[in-house]
Amino acid sequence: MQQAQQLFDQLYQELAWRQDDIFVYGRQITIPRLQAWYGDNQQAYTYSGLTLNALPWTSTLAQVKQAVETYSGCSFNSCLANLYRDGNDSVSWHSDDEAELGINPVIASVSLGAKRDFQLKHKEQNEKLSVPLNSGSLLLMAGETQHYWQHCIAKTKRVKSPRINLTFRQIVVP
Ligand SMILES: O=C(O)CCC(=O)C(=O)O
Ligand SMILES: [Fe+2]
Repeated sequence: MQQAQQLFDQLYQELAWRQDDIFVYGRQITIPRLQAWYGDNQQAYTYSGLTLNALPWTSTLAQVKQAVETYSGCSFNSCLANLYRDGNDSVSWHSDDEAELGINPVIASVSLGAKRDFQLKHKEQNEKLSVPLNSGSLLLMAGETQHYWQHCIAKTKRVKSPRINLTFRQIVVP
């Protein structure tokens, strides 16, 4: 998809990618991907002892946000961007259940670049799903998804090229 490739190139250049460390059980861990946090009003977003202050929307991000809002019928005031440089980069099992996202958050996830598998596992039942996220795809998580399911992007030796993921969110607790 040509438009997706163009978007990938723009965001790769334009976003303020950073390599951060987080603290998990008192241990310092380098996050295995690059990230950037954008949103309205310099909102702060905290997880695992790391606080990111939102940067103002770039014009490209603002355009994607508009398209995602039109498509989903939901509005978003922030976006966590992830850059997986290759198959070595990953995000481990988690739910997007931070208090600032509210009870049943809608999270809109745009994927660009390398195809990666988005895995889901139920917290109580022995149920697992794998959704291939192609370049240009939009995945919506809504309702009680975060209560019952965890998700991850596992490391893989097969992927040698980068992927950008944009997760649009609505921060409700300041
Ligand atoms: O890269 C993805 O598709 C998932 C990212 C994610 O789960 C997150 O940023 O919370
Ligand atoms: Fe997530």
